[in-house]
Amino acid sequence: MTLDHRTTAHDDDTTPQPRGAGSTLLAPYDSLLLVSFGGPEQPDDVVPFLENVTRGRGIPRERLVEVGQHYYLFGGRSPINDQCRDLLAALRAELDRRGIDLPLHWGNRNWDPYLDAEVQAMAAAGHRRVLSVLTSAYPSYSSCRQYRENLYDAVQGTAVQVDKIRHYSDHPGFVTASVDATLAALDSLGEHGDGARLVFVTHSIPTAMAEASGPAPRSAEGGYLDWHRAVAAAVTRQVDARRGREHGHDLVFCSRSGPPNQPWAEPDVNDHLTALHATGTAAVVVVPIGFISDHMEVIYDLDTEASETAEQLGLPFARAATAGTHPAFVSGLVDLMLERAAAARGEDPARPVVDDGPVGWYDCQPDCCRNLRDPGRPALCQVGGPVSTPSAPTR
Ligand SMILES: CC1=C(CCC(=O)O)c2cc3nc(cc4[nH]c(cc5[nH]c(cc1n2)c(C)c5CCC(=O)O)c(CCC(=O)O)c4C)C(CCC(=O)O)=C3C
Ligand SMILES: [Fe+2]
Repeated sequence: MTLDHRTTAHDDDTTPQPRGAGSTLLAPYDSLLLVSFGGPEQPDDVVPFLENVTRGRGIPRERLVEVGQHYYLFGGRSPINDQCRDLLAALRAELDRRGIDLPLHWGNRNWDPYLDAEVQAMAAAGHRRVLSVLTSAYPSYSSCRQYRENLYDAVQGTAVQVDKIRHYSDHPGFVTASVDATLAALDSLGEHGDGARLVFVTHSIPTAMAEASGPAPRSAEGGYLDWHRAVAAAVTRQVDARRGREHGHDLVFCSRSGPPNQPWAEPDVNDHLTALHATGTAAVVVVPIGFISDHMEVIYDLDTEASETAEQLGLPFARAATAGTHPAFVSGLVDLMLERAAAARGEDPARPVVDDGPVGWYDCQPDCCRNLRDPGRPALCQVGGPVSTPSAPTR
């Protein structure tokens, strides 16, 4: 899917540069690609979508039936594709505002428009140097390497080269969006806001995957959790400063799947709300920092399930918005594109992060976010090129 820049309006409050004036800003790239997860758009899509997601991944049948119900509860339609369309339109407007007229494409891992078809179409249109943005901000196999493997598969038989922007969860744009959303959610709690605890939530992943995430040397918990803890602390610090008080905070998890005997990152958000209530917490703001928009995990696991848990407990609850198309997030993504392009030209651009947090890398180390099932599977955006992962899995 391509968005034509000529169909998108400019912002009113800024002076657009003349067409083409900024076109060289993203050199050497000739095109942009948003890479996302995909989701069903009607009831008949649900089962084939789930089959795409879970092929060869050992998810129990009962879990699939249960997750299918989450989708049917929302008419068999995930919000994720519409959110990608909104993000594409917002990115197009911001690129236009800066005079950048590179074509912007979109491809998904698990549903139409599929990544493979989109990359083939880009190759046919003559694109060779593609800069990609993943709709996932953090390092881990599921949130980074798996997409890079999909990109490797997608470029086969073409001359297309793909780079990506660095991981962006602690970029000022993403953090500003989370801070604004958290402040608004606290305000929505009225008198309960001051006593509210900030409960940051992300997608649970198997602990073995978490521990293998990020480049070596790794902390015991691994880069996926480290990066989330850095974002949670940074958002809390800014929220506290703005409100002139200290809100306690935690990092918890949603959307566990996999067999029960396989350890996944814990605690679960519902268990955690129960524990907080038992120890006297007066109210909670749930902040889904693990997702850039309101995916099914957000509207089901948080807005439906966790909010019901809170209601049963009598615990005042508000859910902070995801970054979505927050202007700071959108312009931050364009800044990250400009930064990546400068680096590709051999320049040494500034790489801003909040609070001295971890700085993302452009090309992953071969052993970063290892594929524990198929360690030899090639991936793009990797130091040394698309080569096999050398080290065998440790478990
Ligand atoms: C880290 C992470 C992200 C965040 C990074 C990113 O955004 O990529 C993410 C995103 C998403 N996950 C999604 C959906 C699903 N994920 C599943 C299964 C799994 N996710 C995992 C991890 C992640 N997933 C893992 C380790 C599994 C187990 C199977 C496996 O090892 O691969 C399953 C199978 C059923 C189930 O068990 O839930 C479904 C349906 C959707 C679409 C939502 C919508 O439709 O709005 C989105 C954005
Ligand atoms: Fe998932």
